[in-house]
Amino acid sequence: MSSEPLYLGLDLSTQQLKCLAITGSLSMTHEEIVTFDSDLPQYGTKKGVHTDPAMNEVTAPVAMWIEALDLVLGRMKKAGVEFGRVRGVSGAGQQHGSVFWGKEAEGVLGRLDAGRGLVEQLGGDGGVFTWERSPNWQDHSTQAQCDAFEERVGGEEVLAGITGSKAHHRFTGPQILRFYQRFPELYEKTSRISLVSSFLCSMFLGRIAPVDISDVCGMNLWDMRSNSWSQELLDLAAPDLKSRLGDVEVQPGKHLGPVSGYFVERYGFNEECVIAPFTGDNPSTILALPLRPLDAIISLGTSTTLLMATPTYFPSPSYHLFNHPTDKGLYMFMLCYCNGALAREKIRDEIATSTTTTSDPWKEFNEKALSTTPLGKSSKTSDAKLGIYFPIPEIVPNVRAGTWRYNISPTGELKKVESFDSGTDARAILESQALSMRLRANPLLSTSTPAQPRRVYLVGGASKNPAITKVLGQVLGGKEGVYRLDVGGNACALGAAYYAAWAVEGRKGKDEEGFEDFVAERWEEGGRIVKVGEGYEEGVWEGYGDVLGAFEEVERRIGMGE
Ligand SMILES: Nc1ncnc2c1ncn2[C@@H]1O[C@H](COP(=O)(O)OP(=O)(O)O)[C@@H](O)[C@H]1O
Ligand SMILES: O=C(CO)[C@@H](O)[C@H](O)COP(=O)(O)O
Repeated sequence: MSSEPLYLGLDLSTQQLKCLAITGSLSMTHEEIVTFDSDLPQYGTKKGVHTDPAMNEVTAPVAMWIEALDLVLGRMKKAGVEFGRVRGVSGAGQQHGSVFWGKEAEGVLGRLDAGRGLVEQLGGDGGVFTWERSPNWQDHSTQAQCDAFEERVGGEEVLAGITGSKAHHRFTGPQILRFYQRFPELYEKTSRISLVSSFLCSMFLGRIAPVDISDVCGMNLWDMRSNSWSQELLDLAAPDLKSRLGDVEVQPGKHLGPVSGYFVERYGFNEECVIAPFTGDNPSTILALPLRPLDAIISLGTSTTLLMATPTYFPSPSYHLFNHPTDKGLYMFMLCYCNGALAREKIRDEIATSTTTTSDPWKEFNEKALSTTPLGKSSKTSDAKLGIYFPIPEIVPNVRAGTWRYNISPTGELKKVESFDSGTDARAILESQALSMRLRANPLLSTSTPAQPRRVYLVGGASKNPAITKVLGQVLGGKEGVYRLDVGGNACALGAAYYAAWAVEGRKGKDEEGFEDFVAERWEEGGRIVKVGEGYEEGVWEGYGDVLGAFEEVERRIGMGE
């Protein structure tokens, strides 16, 4: 039996809770997944959430996440993970969501009975939450609150300068303001508020964990310039909010404390196992790869995000800047789309003609998308077909739900059309998602000539899809090509496990190693990433560049209500 130390990484994302174990040499040994809809059907979620379209509201039940934690650890144990070897745990949570703890929560967390499940002791009637729901990042119910945030400081540019982002519906500050306005009596009873990441960390710690230095940037409450709470924005959101939010852990990799006795007794964790900070799922994803300047990660989870690391703080209302989770001199650049996976699935199902069930539900969609001429090839000679598909209201740009199809003539005139053939729909949804990323990442990419990423790395559920891979490479380019993380594990949970390993092994004694050096020493490309596309295709990339202006104009018209 091996005594080699293990590190756990968790990812509490929209549809699943994932947990994996790695060794100190960063090799994965186990992975288990709990899928909320199918494994915990009693909560009645669809794709991990409850939706109230009339209110534009999207929430998730907190008790479901708690039950999922015991379930995933039980599965790890059954699969043979020796928790006694685990020296460090870190994790990640879907960003922006908040959890509202009542006054008795801290006490209950500190004396959990290992003979009973977590949900029995924390959730349900008589549980420790003042609100049993967590607002989800897909929620769009806070327009009035977003307006209040921007008005308070003098507009979206100013707010982006202070917090790294303009006001967004899903950001925790506007969400807390709405919670306070709707349920003032529940707010009064709330003693602490966690993010999803610090909530999950609290479970392992047995007390309420501090918020992480990167994930805190998804709240519209953190002043990036002084790296402290913005008192003005806290005061706007709700009374006495600072004490409810608690501390922010500004020291990356800090040992927050030993694992709670519950996990020692119930699962056999080592008493000395260290809990490191848990961050947001996007910041955690950038830890799964040794990112170089001009590398872009596209995370194809439920949301679609484009992530890059940059040393420069150059805020804009068009994108997000977050503190880097481990490197004090760096920022994470992010674009986040909510019409990602679910919008692609919707078009896939709408264009399906085949009634036979295949093992690959994407087969027909992919064949159609790949056999249709790229818009970037046709734009000079015939009408290029541009389609925008937002089954739910979008974040980037902030517009209502709808579908829009246009023909763009070679001279750039736009003509709205009612329908496309199914192959064009399949290709157009992938192209418009990629064009939007190209347009908005341009300020970062244009520091190189031509304005392309060095490498495009794909991670997340859809990263194995060849049509998505192909189109992203054609539109965005990628001087060294398009790669997929190929370690079998989920990138976000993997980034968290690397963080745990670094927090324990890389930060021993006086000679503390930076996270990047720690990973680079142990990380070899072979067997970890696989090249899945060439990226830049001469002529095609330029063709997509030619329609960027028309794409921007279409977005402007949609924003005006067309
Ligand atoms: N072969 C595929 N092609 C396209 N999309 C896929 C494929 N396999 C999975 N997906 C998408 O991946 C999504 C889930 O990705 P995942 O990274 O697990 O999400 P999350 O972390 O948000 O729970 C699903 O909604 C599904 O649409
Ligand atoms: O809102 C954002 C980022 O701002 C989303 O990216 C969430 O963090 C959810 O992520 P997934 O469940 O899709 O991974």
